[in-house]
Amino acid sequence: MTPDQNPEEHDSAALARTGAREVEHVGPVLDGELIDDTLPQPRPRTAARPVAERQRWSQAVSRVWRSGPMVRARSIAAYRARKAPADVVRLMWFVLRGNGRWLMKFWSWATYADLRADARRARLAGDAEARRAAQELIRSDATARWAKLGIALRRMVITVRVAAPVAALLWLVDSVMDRADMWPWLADVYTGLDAVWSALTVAVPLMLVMLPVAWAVAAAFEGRDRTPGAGWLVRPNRDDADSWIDERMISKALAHLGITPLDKFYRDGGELMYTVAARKDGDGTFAQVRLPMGVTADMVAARRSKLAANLGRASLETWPTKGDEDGVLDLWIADKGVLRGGAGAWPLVHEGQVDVFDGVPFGLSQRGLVINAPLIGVNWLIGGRPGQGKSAALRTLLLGAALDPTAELWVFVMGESPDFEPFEPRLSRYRMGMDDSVAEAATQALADLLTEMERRGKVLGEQPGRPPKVSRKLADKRGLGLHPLVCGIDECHELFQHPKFGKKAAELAVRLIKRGRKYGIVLLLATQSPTKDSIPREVTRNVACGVAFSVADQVANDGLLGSGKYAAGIRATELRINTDRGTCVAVGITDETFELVRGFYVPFEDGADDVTPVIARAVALIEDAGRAVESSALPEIEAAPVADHLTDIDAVMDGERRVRTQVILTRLAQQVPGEYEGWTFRDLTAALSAHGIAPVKSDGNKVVRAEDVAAALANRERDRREPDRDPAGSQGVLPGKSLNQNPCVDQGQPGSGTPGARRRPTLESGRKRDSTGDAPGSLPHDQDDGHRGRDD
Ligand SMILES: Nc1ncnc2c1ncn2[C@@H]1O[C@H](COP(=O)(O)OP(=O)(O)OP(=O)(O)O)[C@@H](O)[C@H]1O
Repeated sequence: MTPDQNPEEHDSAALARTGAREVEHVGPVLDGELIDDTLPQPRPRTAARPVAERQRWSQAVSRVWRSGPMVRARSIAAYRARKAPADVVRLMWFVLRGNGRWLMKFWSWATYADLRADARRARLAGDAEARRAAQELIRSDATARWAKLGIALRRMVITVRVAAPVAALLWLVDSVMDRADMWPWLADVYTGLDAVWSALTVAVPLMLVMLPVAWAVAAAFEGRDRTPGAGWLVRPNRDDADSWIDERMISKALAHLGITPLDKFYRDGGELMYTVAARKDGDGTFAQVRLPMGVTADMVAARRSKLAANLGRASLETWPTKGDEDGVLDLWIADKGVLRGGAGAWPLVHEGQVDVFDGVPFGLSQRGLVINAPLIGVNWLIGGRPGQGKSAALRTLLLGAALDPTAELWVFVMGESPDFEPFEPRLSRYRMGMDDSVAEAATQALADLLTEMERRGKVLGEQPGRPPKVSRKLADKRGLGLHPLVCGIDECHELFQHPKFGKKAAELAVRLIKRGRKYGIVLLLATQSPTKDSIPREVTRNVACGVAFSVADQVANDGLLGSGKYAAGIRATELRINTDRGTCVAVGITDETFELVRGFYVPFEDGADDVTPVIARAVALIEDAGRAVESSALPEIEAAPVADHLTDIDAVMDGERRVRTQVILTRLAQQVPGEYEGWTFRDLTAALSAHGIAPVKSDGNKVVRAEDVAAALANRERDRREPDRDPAGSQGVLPGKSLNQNPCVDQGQPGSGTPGARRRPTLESGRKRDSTGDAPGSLPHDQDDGHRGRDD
């Protein structure tokens, strides 16, 4: 409205705009609202219900549409539609063959072909009696057949002779008489005849049309393949892109592997025995086959790619593995393409809490089930080629552990990588980098874990009923300090190959992995390089959970998953680099022999960061529980001492030049039973090899030479005194030192350990063999103090 316009003018202008006419109102003024139905009206509320109902219906329909049986039915229907032209040709061939078979049958019947064949066989066999009997049968059969024909003809003639005059008479009466003038019964006869005639006029043309169809169907049935049933209609075919798997297809695939005893078995008409018939198993099909004589599951596993090709699958989708026996093949074949899809979002990414005693969601198994990976009571070794998902997998496990407010987490990254940076607020120890101080901190962490393990052993032993291991109940008793303690080391090969700390770290890790399980202490190791040089053999042998992302060869495969796994068909070598990123082969994480896991991925790259919010939630969980981030470095935790194997071995050699390994083991067990009881030759050689010593043969016995031990002690001492010098290995062999020179082992090290942790007194110092301290091979008594000084 313009300022100079009065309201009345404005109203009439508005009326003119909407096209309404100005009218003068008479009568009562009613209060109401003008509704202009040319303008958009609000939807009536009642419409919401049908929409919701429609949505419900469409959801139900889409659920049914995507259900397993429906998918199978759709797949069959689509497959049959594609095959329709071939099916039509096949049916026509059946019709032709059916007619041919009928002709053959008629010919055999007409010519007594079977009886003639009998007579011929009897003649060839020289059986005159049988021949005569067959010929007699032909003759009598022929006589009977002609007689039957004669009788039938005669009956026909009689029928025609009787029926023809009756028909003629009826026609005559009908043509000369009107129905109304007939006797009622005669009129009824004619009405009945009329009805029969009308039925015939409809039925006969119909039959004339139907007869050829019925003939064709009957002929097709006669000419069908004689294999039972109409299974061919729903039988899978390798050429079909959506094909599923059944026993017939597996047998056919196995028949073309080129395994000689298997080929012979098939040639001799053998049929494979399926101890478990092909059945749907998660996102694939599982079958178990008892292989014939001379064939092992390993032989089939060795031809995996051929088997995959025969089944119309990718190698990665085909998993032939050894069953309970060598002669039993477990075969799992993935549905086409399912492994290409990732596992989806981590179930705990937005909400949820974890009890590490129940495990952590890790990924989807080949069966499409969520794997709750165990953490307590196991250690993990994760490996694979660079960039395939090791750190992401380690992160998932640690994220899970972080969501348990009782868990304490330590992380060491032996390289410059921000992969675990967001974890920092939730970590009790975190070091990342390439420098020596990180390796030292990680080694110290392993030593502290051992200390903690021994303390926990003592605490457990003092509990009523002496529980064998840490349980959730015990872990919840805060005063005991038995909470879960998870230590992750990424790129751990850098630590184990570290020139200065590598040997020590390896030795500590081995001991921890062997004995830490019961005490709620978990070691998670990730590496690019799972060779015997980069990861101690005892580590690969003793970890319970092995995870292999795409690896290059059998050595790496078996290094991560355990020896013999490659031969048994459990192969991460089949995982394609980059294409199968995030997918791994894992052993020990479920009761299955192996799992093909599509790992959950919690993004932390390229600006996407779902890790930080999870850690914020984890910290909030701890605060909500009225706790603080757990730390085993609490002052009240009194550390148990850590054994120094080299010094102990040196001590039990008692100054002898060479001592048999068996004698060393006996002496160690006698003198420090808590540490050495149960030690085997392998433990001893592992402890020695960590210092570059190998037992040698002398008079047919394995012995340890005192000079080797002394050299190793001297070497170690030098390493400690001159931390920046080049590794001993690059400096050649040290000149041998006499034991009398008495190297000051482990003396006066700078303190860097956990408060409260202290070294176990060495054997030598504990035994105080010689008060003067100068007996051959004896060690200074003050070394214990030296260690305490270092660690305190
Ligand atoms: N489970 C997964 N699902 C999908 N993508 C993944 C998954 N795991 C890893 N990736 C992808 O692979 C990339 C590399 O992952 P990650 O850093 O964990 O590999 P890595 O093996 O630790 O590599 P490196 O050896 O170089 O440290 C990630 O940035 C991510 O894009």
